[in-house]
Amino acid sequence: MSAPPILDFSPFYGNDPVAKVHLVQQVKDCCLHNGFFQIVGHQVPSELQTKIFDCSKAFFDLPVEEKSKVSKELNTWNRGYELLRSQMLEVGTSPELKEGFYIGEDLPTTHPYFLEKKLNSGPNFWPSTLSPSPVSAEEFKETTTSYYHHVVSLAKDILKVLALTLDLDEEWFGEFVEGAVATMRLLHYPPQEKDSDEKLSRGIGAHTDFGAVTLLLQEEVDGLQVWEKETKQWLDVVPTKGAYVVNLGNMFMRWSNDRYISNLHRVINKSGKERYSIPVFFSGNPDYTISCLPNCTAEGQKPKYPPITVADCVGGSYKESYGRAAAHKAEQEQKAKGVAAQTSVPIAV
Ligand SMILES: O=C(O)CCC(=O)C(=O)O
Ligand SMILES: [Fe+2]
Repeated sequence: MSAPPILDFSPFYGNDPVAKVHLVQQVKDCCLHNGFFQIVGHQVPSELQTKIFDCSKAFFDLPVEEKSKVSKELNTWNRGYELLRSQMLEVGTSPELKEGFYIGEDLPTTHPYFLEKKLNSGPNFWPSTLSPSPVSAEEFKETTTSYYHHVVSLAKDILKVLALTLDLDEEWFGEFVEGAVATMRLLHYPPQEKDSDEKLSRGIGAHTDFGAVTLLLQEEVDGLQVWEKETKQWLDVVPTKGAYVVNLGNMFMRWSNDRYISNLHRVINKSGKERYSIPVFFSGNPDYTISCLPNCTAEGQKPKYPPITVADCVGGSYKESYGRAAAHKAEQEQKAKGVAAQTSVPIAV
């Protein structure tokens, strides 16, 4: 297989049962293979996709002092601006050459998810100006919010198709998607230096995603690569205008008893151009308990994993990743003092 196949999702919205069965089979094959596929024929308006990239560029073009006014360091629920080189997902590489802006469902501080600190829920942080760009602060907020809701809705449709791939009722994930938490990141990857070390330079290091499904929109500049374990190669995911790259996260893999795959991917921007992308991570209802999905164990076999809430499963992955990042930092500090370094392990977002 080459890079994730591009599937036409429109039969999901149409009246042709044969075409829909074909789509379900294609999605199933991808889930079993490496958990990645791309879709066109969805219902996210292309003008909205264009508009959100205009907003994203307008924001990242701001001086760093302006962007830092909405820094995610100013809140504890992961909203707002993340500086260049803040993350390092692949131990043994350099801090990542990307900056981001986090948006989620705009929940008030009185909401139970906020009060109970569920999966970084809470109010969004908005820039007060995008001047000198023609995008107004209000337009930025409206466009990103509208886009977020369209993609969350598409994620729910994809979950309906995933239910069908497992021979379940289309509505099987209904309770799981009700009151779902999802996080969107506007991402900007500046080009890496021409002479930078291939082994060290990353836009985003090799990782797997944490939640149920991720829906990623890339602009025209490439750089995303997906791991192909059979051939031990990184495959380029060449951007297709308007297409979503969809991948399953670690929680879905666990939920399916490892039948479906959450696969490694990374970004290296060797294009010499600015790269923009927008992933939306769909986690689900934090209070929902996932226990091995039907049709995911062999006859007479027990599930590999005990039931767990979405909040504990996705939240646990976050804690683990921060723990490893902290451990790595400590290791670097030790190394600076002359102590030998440990081996490298890819970790997840
Ligand atoms: O920017 C991309 O193409 C990939 C981003 C990604 O993998 C992530 O944010 O988890
Ligand atoms: Fe990812």
